[in-house]
Amino acid sequence: IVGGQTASIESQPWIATIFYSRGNQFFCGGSLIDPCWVLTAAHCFTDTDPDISKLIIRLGRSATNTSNANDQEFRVERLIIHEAFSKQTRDYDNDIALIKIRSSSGQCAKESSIVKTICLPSENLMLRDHSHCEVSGYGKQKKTAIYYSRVLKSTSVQLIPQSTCKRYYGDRKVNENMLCASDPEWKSDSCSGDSGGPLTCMSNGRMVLYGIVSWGDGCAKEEKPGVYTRVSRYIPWIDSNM
Ligand SMILES: NC(=[NH2+])c1ccc2[nH]c(-c3ccc[nH]c3=O)nc2c1
Repeated sequence: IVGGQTASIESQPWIATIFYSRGNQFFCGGSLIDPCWVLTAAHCFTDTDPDISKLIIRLGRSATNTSNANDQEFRVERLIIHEAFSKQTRDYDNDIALIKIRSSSGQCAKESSIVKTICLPSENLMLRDHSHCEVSGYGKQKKTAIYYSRVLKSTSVQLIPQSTCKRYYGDRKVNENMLCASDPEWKSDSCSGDSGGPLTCMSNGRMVLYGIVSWGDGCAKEEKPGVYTRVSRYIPWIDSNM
């Protein structure tokens, strides 16, 4: 996250961290949508063959490099990458994946003050342009940074009109499966390492998972907003795969 502020895990209890077990390397965020299921981005798994035995999912962490007595650790029982996500075209369409988690004793997540699920939006929910939403993660604090933040951060961003986003990126790259959000001053944004993590917005008095951090040209770059997977388009896909 560029800009914004450090966040307590209590403020984002649904955020998940995904690590390679070799080297205990953090590489993507996610969101707990059910005690046994984490929703994340498909592009998190393109670089390597998704050998799920090499993945570790952790919940309840305020920093990726420090464990605490109450954080929870899981293996991946199943990884479901959207069948229409394509590595080749690299157009990030359908950038969504489901992870079924399972602890060494076969358990799913235990809800607590630092581990909670986030509500999914209703199918085809469309929030108004310029609505304020929040994006969080452990990713880079500057595009040029060498390392990820490690500490959890969050920042407020505004939803921007689809037509405006298409104008910024060119019609080809932004489609109806995506939504765009940015800081009107271009000072804060999600960034690499935040991928897969949550963009949450208030809808009818509830926080809902409206977007998944997907891509962007640079980070907090003028006229280059963050692009997020539009979760409300995938409710049937999520329901049929859980
Ligand atoms: N501007 C944004 N909101 C944004 C969000 C996610 C990103 N992920 C990346 C990225 C760049 C290079 C390698 N892997 C990445 O996830 N850049 C990103 C930029």
